[in-house]
Amino acid sequence: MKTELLKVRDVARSFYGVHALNGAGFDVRAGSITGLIGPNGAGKTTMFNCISGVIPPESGRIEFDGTDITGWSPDAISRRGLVRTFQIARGFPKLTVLETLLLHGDDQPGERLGIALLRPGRAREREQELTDRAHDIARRLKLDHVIGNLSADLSGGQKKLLEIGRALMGRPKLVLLDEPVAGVNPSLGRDIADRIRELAGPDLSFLVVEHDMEIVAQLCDRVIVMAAGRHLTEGTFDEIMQDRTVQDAYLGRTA
Ligand SMILES: Nc1ncnc2c1ncn2[C@@H]1O[C@H](COP(=O)(O)OP(=O)(O)OP(=O)(O)O)[C@@H](O)[C@H]1O
Repeated sequence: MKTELLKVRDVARSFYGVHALNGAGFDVRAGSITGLIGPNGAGKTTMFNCISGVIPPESGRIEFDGTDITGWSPDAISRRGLVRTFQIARGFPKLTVLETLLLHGDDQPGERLGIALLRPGRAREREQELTDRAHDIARRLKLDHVIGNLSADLSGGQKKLLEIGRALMGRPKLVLLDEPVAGVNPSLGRDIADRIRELAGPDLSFLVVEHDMEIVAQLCDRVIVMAAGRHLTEGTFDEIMQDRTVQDAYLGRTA
């Protein structure tokens, strides 16, 4: 059975008269790795910003896991199980890989301090759970051998994986990946794509904005194409590559 984890309907958002999103909508199925592609300026980043709560849409509806999350704050959305990574991995403070992961393990800001003051025994259990989760995520991302290293000293590809690791610490159901292989060499890009494929499963889905079409082909079960702020078409990678409207959109020709 195909169940929709994310439903985006008629979302609109403009900036100073430019219609970045102009009634865009699509579904993301639970258990999938779905690509979101389109030429420059199609509205992909704005769509990620609207879904993750960074920018509220002017109109339309975004439903995640059966709940209307339209206009919710990024914190509220991530607590519900929808998180995002950023294209340019945000600066890592002077922390090790393990510490960086642990920093993103709290469900609520201040949660650990509250538990530590009220229930010290529970606080130790919680620390252990988080540490176990961080080690598990590091192992799955093949970062376990550098878990004690400073995050700032990691290679470009390892930093990209750590950015995904940070997102996973909150036990999300859906991760929005913003150009997960941008800036790394093709072989490392394929490795990162392999890691993402290994992570995906019935309880963890991905929506991926990526310009590298080889990676989209390797990674995505299904691909949604946006152009001029709207949903243009969708299908398997092979289907959309043969679609004339997609070729026209990339060449800047309007249908
Ligand atoms: N904060 C903003 N202020 C003004 N215009 C914006 C802003 N954000 C996006 N836009 C405009 O909205 C349109 C869609 O931009 P968006 O970044 O969402 O597209 P994109 O598909 O992610 O493009 P790219 O692939 O180049 O990253 C573009 O015309 C862009 O210039």
